[in-house]
Amino acid sequence: MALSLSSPYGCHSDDEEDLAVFESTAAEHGGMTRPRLPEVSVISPGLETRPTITQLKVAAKPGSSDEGTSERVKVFLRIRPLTDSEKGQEQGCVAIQDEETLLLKAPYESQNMRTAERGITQSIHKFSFSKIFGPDTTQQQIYEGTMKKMVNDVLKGENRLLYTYGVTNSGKTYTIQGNGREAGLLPRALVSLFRKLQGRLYGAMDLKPVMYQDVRQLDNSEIKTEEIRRNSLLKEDENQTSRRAGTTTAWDSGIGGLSSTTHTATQLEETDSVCLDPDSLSLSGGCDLEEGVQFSVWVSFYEIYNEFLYDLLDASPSQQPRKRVTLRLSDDKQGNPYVKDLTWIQIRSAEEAWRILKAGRRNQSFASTHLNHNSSRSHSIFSIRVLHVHPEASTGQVMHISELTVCDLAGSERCKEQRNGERMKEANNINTSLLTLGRCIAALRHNQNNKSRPPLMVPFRDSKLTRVLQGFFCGRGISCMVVNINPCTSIYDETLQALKFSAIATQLLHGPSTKTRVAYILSLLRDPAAHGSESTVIEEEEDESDEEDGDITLLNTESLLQAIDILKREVLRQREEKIVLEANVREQVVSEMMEVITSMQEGFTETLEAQTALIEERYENKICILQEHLKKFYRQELKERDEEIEALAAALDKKQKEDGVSMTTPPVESEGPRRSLRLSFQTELNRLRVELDQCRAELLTKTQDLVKLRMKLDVPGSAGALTTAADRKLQEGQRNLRQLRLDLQKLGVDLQSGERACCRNTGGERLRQTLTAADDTLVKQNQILLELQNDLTLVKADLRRKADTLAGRAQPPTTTFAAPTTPGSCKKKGCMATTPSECENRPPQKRPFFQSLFPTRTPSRKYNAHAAAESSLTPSSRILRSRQPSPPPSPLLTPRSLRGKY
Ligand SMILES: Nc1ncnc2c1ncn2[C@@H]1O[C@H](COP(=O)(O)OP(=O)(O)OP(=O)(O)O)[C@@H](O)[C@H]1O
Repeated sequence: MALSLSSPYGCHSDDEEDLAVFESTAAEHGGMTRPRLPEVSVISPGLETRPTITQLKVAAKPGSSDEGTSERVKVFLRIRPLTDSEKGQEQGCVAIQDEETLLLKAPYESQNMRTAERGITQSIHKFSFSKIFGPDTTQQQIYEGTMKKMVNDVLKGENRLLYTYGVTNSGKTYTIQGNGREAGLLPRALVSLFRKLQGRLYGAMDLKPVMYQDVRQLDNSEIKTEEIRRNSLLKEDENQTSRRAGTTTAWDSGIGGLSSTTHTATQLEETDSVCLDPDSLSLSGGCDLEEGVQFSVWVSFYEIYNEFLYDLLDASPSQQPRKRVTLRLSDDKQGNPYVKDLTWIQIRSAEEAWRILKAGRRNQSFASTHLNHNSSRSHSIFSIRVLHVHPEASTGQVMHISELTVCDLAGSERCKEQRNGERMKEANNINTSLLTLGRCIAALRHNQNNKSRPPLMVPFRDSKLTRVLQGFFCGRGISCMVVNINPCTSIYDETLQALKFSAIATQLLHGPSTKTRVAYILSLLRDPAAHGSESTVIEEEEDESDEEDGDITLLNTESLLQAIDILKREVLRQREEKIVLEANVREQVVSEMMEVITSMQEGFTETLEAQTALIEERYENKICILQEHLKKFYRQELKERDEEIEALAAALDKKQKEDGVSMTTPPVESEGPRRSLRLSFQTELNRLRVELDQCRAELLTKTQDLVKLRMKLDVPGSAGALTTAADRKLQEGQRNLRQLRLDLQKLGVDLQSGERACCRNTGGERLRQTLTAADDTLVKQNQILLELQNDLTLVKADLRRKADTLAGRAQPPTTTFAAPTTPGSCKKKGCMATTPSECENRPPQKRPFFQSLFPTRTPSRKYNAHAAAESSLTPSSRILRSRQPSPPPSPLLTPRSLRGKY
């Protein structure tokens, strides 16, 4: 699990301007079309205009246009000399061009060179810094270039932060603490501070800094406790110094009860022996302190180890390892973060401060890594709080608090190079917190450069380190960074990444200072009406900040309350403005979204239509192909059938011919019953055919009669309405007649087929089937005939009624009393004298023509009772019966039973 150091700021890849700050490695993809990279990646000032080649700005030059209203964060570079063991490993990969410009040349074995050879990145990089301190720089020179001014600022009431950043073993701790006579920045700052405060120290211990930047008045018992704690720490240092023969104290890391803290006597010996003699430190220069003010100095020392906070001054040391108490981070009422229950010790001299620091260092987490046998595995934070006290007040009034914080960050390194699990975990946590620091800086820079755009959220809360330092990045004070590098070629890639990280920090502007805020409040008080109407007020006031260089604590309560009121109103106004703005933005977003949705909908519709057309076309083609295939198939099939039929027909002809020949020959004895059966069928069929012809002839006659009758009944004009129903009935009758005719034809066909069946000498089963079909047809016909008969009866009744109506119309009124006519005359003319009931009860003697269709159904025919019984049988049944050797024994014999015999 190798966590690379390469992208501590990588989370803001969407920020275009941020990208400009880094090397353009991400943007330079592609193969043949990839533009040729410049040979050198220049990392230099260039916020105002986008450079043609990738540039990384490390610091604004003094006196540049940026300096003025807001100052850039200062980033210094310190290159440490190579140790004896490292000699010869430099290969000139780090070259100082001038005191602000550094040139890095990738050594042959580095990863950077490999990527450069593939054309992805450059092998030479140029960085600019506020100031570069080379390997020969003394601690004094670096102090004067970095920390000296900060000490003065703190005494003037400002807050300052100095932190070191770099790869492990690059000289961060050395820069801050130093060794031997080469005291680091912190001891020098302490010495300088107390030298400036000579005669101005507030000796009492009754005022103690608490929380974020508050002060608490201590009572006597608390003062006593504070005294004891302070003395014990100082005494502990004395004891440790006397025991410094090489013994070490192991402290539990708090994680899993295992000790991860290793104290190396050598290291402490070196730092212990830092010379704090003011003269030897050659600290010169005074500071104009506020008149009548005394200063109380307090220090705290804690570390962030594996994302846990440990108080390094919370010590009642013992020889036994014990579990360390973790500290919590809290927010005060204003939301400012502070370390809860952190130990603050009042100090009265640089010597005391140094001893406290040493005592704290013994609790710090060190370990031996492959690069540094005494590597800091935690971020250590040493804070000096200066209380500006007004001693004239009876209990002492704190007018102001200022702070100098020095943070020695743990060294970044490649996790994969850690062979120990605990070291790996430490490295991971170190890298994560440094990564968060990089993201915070990048977000801050983005927000500063894109004021018109919605601000990015700065992820201060993502790590403990960024949370405790948050105030220095948000206007509570000014921060400065010292980047330490080791010119050794073996860690070139890590060094390059560390320098890239520092490049983004230099793009930062300092947050608005407290002075600006005071000026702003004063402006509110001076002209409250003007405020809020114009958004430029703040900017104007910022310009005038020099004139308004005052302290907010000087204002009286009334003025402050008034300012608060104005600010509240301003907050409300701005909130309303924001709401309106939000509403507008939402509206715009919605309308744009609607447009997008509509265009998407249209697009989808078009796509759908196109797809539908495509699918239809495809399926049509498929259908055509299928049709073609089917046609081909059926054509082939029909052809085969035709051939088959032809073959059968030929075979049939041949057979018939043979049969014809055989018929001329005398019948064979064995064929006797079959031949007689065929003959009886033939006879019956002939008879049926004759009957059929008769039926047809009669049907024709009746149809003609019907037509005539209809013509007679056809009355003009108003009588037409009366005959409509009769017409309809007649039409129905005709339809039924047509159906009957069809049925008869079908019957004829059936009979023929029956005949053929007989002739072809087919099997009994086939004959039976044909007969069954004929039976069914005849049953149906019977039904149809019955229906027709009924219809005809109704038609007749209608006709009679019509005739009566016509007669009634034709007769004069006097005929009402006319003598009754003969039934025959009535029948012919449709006489009124004959009542409908009479007609129905006594129908005319003319035989209904449908009854004459089938003689078996006509009672007037000369059929006997046997024939009447036979009439209920179907023709096929009759045929079958006729084949019986004797007459049927009973009329109850059904065709089915007869058929069963065959
Ligand atoms: N400017 C310098 N002059 C001489 N020696 C130096 C200088 N800078 C660093 N060293 C030496 O280099 C070694 C490593 O330095 P130091 O422990 O300060 O590194 P570091 O960056 O703090 O490492 P880590 O992050 O692992 O704690 C020490 O032995 C130190 O004395």
